[in-house]
Amino acid sequence: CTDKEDPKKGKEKRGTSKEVCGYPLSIFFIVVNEFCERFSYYGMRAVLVLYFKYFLRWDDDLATSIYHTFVALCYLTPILGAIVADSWLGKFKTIIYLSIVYAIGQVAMAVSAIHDITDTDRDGTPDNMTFHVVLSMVGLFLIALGTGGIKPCVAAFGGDQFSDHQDRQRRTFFSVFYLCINGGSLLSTIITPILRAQDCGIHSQQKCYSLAFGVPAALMLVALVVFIVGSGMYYKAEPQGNIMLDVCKCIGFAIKNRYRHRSNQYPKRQHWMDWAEEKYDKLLIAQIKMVLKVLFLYIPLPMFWTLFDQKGSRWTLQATTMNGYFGSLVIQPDQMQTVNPILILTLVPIMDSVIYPLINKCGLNFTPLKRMTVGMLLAAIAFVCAALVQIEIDKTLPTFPSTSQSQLKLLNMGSETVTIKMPGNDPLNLTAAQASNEYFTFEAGQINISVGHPEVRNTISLAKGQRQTLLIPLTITDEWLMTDDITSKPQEGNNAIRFVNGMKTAVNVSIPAANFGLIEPFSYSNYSLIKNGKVTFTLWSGSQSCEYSTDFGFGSSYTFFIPSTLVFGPNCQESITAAEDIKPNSVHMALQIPQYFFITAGEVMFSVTGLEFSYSQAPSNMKAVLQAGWLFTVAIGNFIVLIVAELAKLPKQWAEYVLFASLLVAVCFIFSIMAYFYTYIDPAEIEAQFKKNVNEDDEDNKHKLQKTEVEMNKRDSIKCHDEDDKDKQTKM
Ligand SMILES: CC(C)C[C@H](NC(=O)[C@@H](N)CC(C)C)C(=O)O
Repeated sequence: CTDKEDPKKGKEKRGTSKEVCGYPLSIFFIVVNEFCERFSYYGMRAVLVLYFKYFLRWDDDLATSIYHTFVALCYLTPILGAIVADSWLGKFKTIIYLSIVYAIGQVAMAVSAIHDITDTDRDGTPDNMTFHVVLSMVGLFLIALGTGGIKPCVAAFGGDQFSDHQDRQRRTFFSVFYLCINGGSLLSTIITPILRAQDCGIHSQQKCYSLAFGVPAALMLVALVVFIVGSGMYYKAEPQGNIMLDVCKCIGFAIKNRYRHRSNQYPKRQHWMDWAEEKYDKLLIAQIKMVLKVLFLYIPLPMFWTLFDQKGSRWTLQATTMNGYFGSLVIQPDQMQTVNPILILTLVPIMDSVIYPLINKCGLNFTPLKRMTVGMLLAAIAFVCAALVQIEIDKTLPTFPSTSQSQLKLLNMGSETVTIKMPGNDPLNLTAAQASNEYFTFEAGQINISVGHPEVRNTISLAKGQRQTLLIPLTITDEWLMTDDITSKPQEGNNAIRFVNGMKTAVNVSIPAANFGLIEPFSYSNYSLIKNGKVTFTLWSGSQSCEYSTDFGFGSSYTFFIPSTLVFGPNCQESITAAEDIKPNSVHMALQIPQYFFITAGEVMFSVTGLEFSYSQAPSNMKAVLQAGWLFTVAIGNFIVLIVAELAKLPKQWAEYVLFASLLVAVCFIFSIMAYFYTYIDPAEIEAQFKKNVNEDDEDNKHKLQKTEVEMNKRDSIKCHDEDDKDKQTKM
């Protein structure tokens, strides 16, 4: 765990690759391959939900569940890829074959998004939706198989290119590998949404999903070609038979044999796997022990991913309740997620070249497992930050009526000031064309209201849990109208807008993105959702028009009133009044930056280290399998999000963040204890010793095997307090 090379280790070079600055040239092809592959994956993923919703016309629920199923599948298939690589084809061939499957999947997605293929009536919408659905589902399945399948192989294959003495270079490789993942994903999540927004088509123009999927498909082909070009330079470790089958059989035999010898008359053995000795090679048993030790250590790890993966869900939802104006730049809620890869690109080099060396200089032995523990704590701090931000947001949210209450707003549609008397409130003076600033809260039911002088009294019914606006007519003796207002913040940072027409003629209101329709005299429109930014409404009454412009923030709701006195023409802007029913989001999105900073710093310490740890602690014939085990913790983490959120059902979002942070701290504590008892091994050294011993004569062989075994068992069971011990074993 130090940066120094181990002089005892062999200096033999792996593969035929030239070296550049001490690094095999072959890894250049591997990191470029990873960059292109991640571009392909994240680029396609960035527009997937929109494709489901707007191209396949699925509802939100179906779109999000298919999306999450796909993502989960991408982290389950690594097991398959790893087994194929380590037991059968080897990593090189597995990467080539599965990359072809992957590229076919991406091409299938691109083709499935060409609406012209089935648009026989040329109206711009596909006529045979089944074709598009089936093709895209086949495409997604192939992509999940490909991306998941190659993922553990590419990382392990990269690690294989380094000789045993190149520990430091291999660690740097895993950092650069991680930089490429994030560089590729950052670029593609910016580019593919832009491609999607273009219009394209042969017979009719539609949003260009085929291009948004086509470019990732092209990048996957580039990834494949780059990987093949490096072919002559790679070190290709041969698979050693059906290793996974042997492992399963060996474990099964050990369990059976242990059970058969459960009586006290049989002497105990150091490790339960030693019960396989009668039938299986000692080297295989030793290798299984190495893998099991690491897999056992992985048990608490999914909790980290549980928190990490909420960036894309809960944190994005949180951003929708915040203000995204950064000066003249407007950041959309889902764009905040790009802060993660941007920070990765800056934090990985800082950690590697400043923080870790500085910690080493201070004489602290910052071992991989210690880094991972600190990474978990940083993720927990990120969630505490998220909870604090949430508390600030909650303070600015409107108080909506409880289930037994009702809230009422008043809008004076007349041209003179009126005085309104309501039970439990002081008389309220409303000037012409004005609405009350606030909603008044009452117990639901009937209340008496009197308006004007001489007073006109009316009894109105207030609905439970509702917000309503009482429209007081121009002539107060006319019928009073009650509107139903929205009772929650508009979703996704949109603004809910409606118009009330106080004129004696119908008015049509429209903007390029929405049409409020024809609003009858003394009537009102439905709400329309509008994005943030400057919007110009065009009002038409007969042949007369009026343009009304205003700026919207995020998450507000307004009722615009067109008074009876409105004069159409250039000065109409001043006559229209706006009632703010729900204030725009006021807590700034920049407040999310600390939580992104902590989760990303945590990711660098946890994930980059874990990737390298999984490689360095795996026996030579199960490198990809252990990488898959590492990725499996990501899949489990995603499932835990669903389970905990469903079971906890906390009324306040900030409390859920605190719950997740506390769970991670608890898990981190358990992990640190497990890590304390973990002894770092050098699999290559142990394997070499076993192989050497097998070649010795029988007597000697027996003796040495016993010695090695005792040595290994000691490592398993005895806690060594000396961190710098001569055998270069390092404890946490
Ligand atoms: C689970 C991770 C090891 C997956 C890794 N993701 C990242 O590096 C993220 N920082 C990328 C970001 C765009 C979400 C990956 O291999 O994709």
